[in-house]
Amino acid sequence: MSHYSALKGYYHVRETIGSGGFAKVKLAYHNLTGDKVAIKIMDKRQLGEDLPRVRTEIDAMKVLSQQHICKLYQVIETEEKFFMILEYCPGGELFDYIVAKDRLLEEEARGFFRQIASAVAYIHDKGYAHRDLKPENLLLDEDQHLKMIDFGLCAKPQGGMQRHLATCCGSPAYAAPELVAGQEYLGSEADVWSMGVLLYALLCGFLPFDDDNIANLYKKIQSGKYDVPKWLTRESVKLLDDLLQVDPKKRIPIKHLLCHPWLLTGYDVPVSFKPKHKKRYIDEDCLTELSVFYNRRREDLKREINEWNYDYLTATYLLLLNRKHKKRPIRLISQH
Ligand SMILES: COc1cc(O)cc(Nc2ccc(C(=O)Nc3ccccc3)c(OCCC[NH3+])c2)c1
Repeated sequence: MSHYSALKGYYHVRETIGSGGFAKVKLAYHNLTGDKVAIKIMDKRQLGEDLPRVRTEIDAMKVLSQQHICKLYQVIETEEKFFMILEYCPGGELFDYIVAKDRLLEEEARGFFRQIASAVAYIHDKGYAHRDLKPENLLLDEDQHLKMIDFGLCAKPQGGMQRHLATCCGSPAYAAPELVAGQEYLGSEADVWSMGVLLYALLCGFLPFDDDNIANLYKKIQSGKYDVPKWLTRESVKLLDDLLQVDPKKRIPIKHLLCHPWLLTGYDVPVSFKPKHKKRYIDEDCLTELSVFYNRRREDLKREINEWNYDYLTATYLLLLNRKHKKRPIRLISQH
């Protein structure tokens, strides 16, 4: 196990829990709270031309703070590496959850889809589009709540969400017809299409558009035709039809989706996308624990926390806040 000196004294790094293209994710313990975190480690040399994506994602994660988005606690950049200290999501990928159950009943699919709609509506409201929505990018935390991850392909179009994007990206099976056709597209409309593919995967256990040959896959996506298995209810089929409209202008807008009859069934309240906790407001109890531990004036600490430098103080504050929200003791462990 190579020892990441940049983390020494702050985090106790354990095993690798995930590895993808140019990144690996390790389990770690935050020393002062003892809480578990996930650390995404990227080697700058291996990143090559993907390096700007990392900065895009880090900038996005510093803005995006909501209960259904995996939280960024700290960023450490050295000569050779980036370290993103992230919220620990031990429930694994939604993808694996669907595979294990074959497919989900409508009620369970609705519970997840409401959380996905909440996260997507929030990032769109903040002027971002995810552009790579798929079950692999939705993790479950210890309370079975969904957390959206991997904003490496997200876009914040200059001039707002009404400006078109051009770069083709994301995973083909979840990509919108206008995107695979190479046309200009709105990130928000493309995300809604991907949500349709996601909902189909939740309800059916397989993909609406699938083919080993990429050209055939694109033809199927652009045709907009997919099988409707007999177990789908009429209401589910109606929602899928609203989401999987080939013409992006006919696709249901995310704000209408939040109060769609299918999403309301059994809940009777529209999906809320507002963050549960205000970021600007510094919690007094966490501030007390920090000021005693560091022996520093509350006012100084409050000002420093409000700079949101995403340094160790940000991470420690956010982890204490996490504890408060989960009604766990707000305390730091002194390191001798
Ligand atoms: C904003 O959040 C992000 C951004 C990003 O680019 C990547 C990630 N990736 C993460 C975050 C957390 C975990 C995790 O906690 N996994 C885990 C923990 C305990 C047991 C099993 C898994 C993560 O896992 C990667 C492997 C998942 N199959 C990735 C978050």
